[in-house]
Amino acid sequence: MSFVSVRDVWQSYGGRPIIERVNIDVAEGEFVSIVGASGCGKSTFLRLLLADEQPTRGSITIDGGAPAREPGIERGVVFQRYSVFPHMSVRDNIVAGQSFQRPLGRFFGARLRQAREEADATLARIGLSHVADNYPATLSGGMQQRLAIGQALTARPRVLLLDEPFGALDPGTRLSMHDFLTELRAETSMTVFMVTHDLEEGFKLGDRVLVFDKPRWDPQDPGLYGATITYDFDARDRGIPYQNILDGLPSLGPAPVPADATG
Ligand SMILES: Nc1ncnc2c1ncn2[C@@H]1O[C@H](COP(=O)(O)OP(=O)(O)OP(=O)(O)O)[C@@H](O)[C@H]1O
Repeated sequence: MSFVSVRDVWQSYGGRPIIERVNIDVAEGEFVSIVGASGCGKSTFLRLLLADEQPTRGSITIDGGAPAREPGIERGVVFQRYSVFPHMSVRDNIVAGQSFQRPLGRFFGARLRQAREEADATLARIGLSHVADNYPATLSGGMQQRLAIGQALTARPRVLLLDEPFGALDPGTRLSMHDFLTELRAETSMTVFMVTHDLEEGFKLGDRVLVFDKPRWDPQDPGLYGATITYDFDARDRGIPYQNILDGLPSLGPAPVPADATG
């Protein structure tokens, strides 16, 4: 049963197509990883899913509703760089996440106290209770990213959009964030779309791995055609070993080390 339906979606800027003919059905609770060469339109696709911009053509619907005209609380988003509010304490960042659900966006009095208590429960769950009164700048990168994810989850989105959420983290922190995200997933029925440059990460966390690429290519005019979904891999139980995919699609692998950088 399709929960997120993407129908013949195109997006162009200045008359140039960035993505074209994107069609996909995603079931509720699925975790979809998105990989592809740099600049092929992955973040653009996430912005369309967020309804932060409208497609040039086609439609995106969630749970059979009308296409959204702007971002709403049913869609949460986390970017690579920490998207928390620097002037608010860690606790108040979570309170702000809760207030996204309210038309006036602010809590007062008894409701504010209750929101802070709920925020403390969230902080305990994401392991940040001990820094509740600190400002985000005093936190490590991993902690800031946990806060950003905690904040996004507080509004209980039905769809969570992650744009390279762990891209700025060191390898050890990245692994602990994988465990964190896996635990959170086990607790909710959220549908997740995650853009990553790390194919192994995509296969480890995703139920599916979508590859964006340009099926049509004009060497005289590389911007003439847009990218689309060229592969849709089943990644449950890590699916096909990702190394086989890397062999077939070397452009998705790590950038080669220049010859003069090895000596
Ligand atoms: N608002 C915009 N106006 C004009 N061009 C844009 C806009 N947003 C994105 N682009 C262009 O669209 C193309 C795709 O950008 P996008 O950020 O979606 O790619 P990406 O696959 O996420 O890249 P990366 O992997 O490097 O983050 C780029 O050439 C970018 O310059």
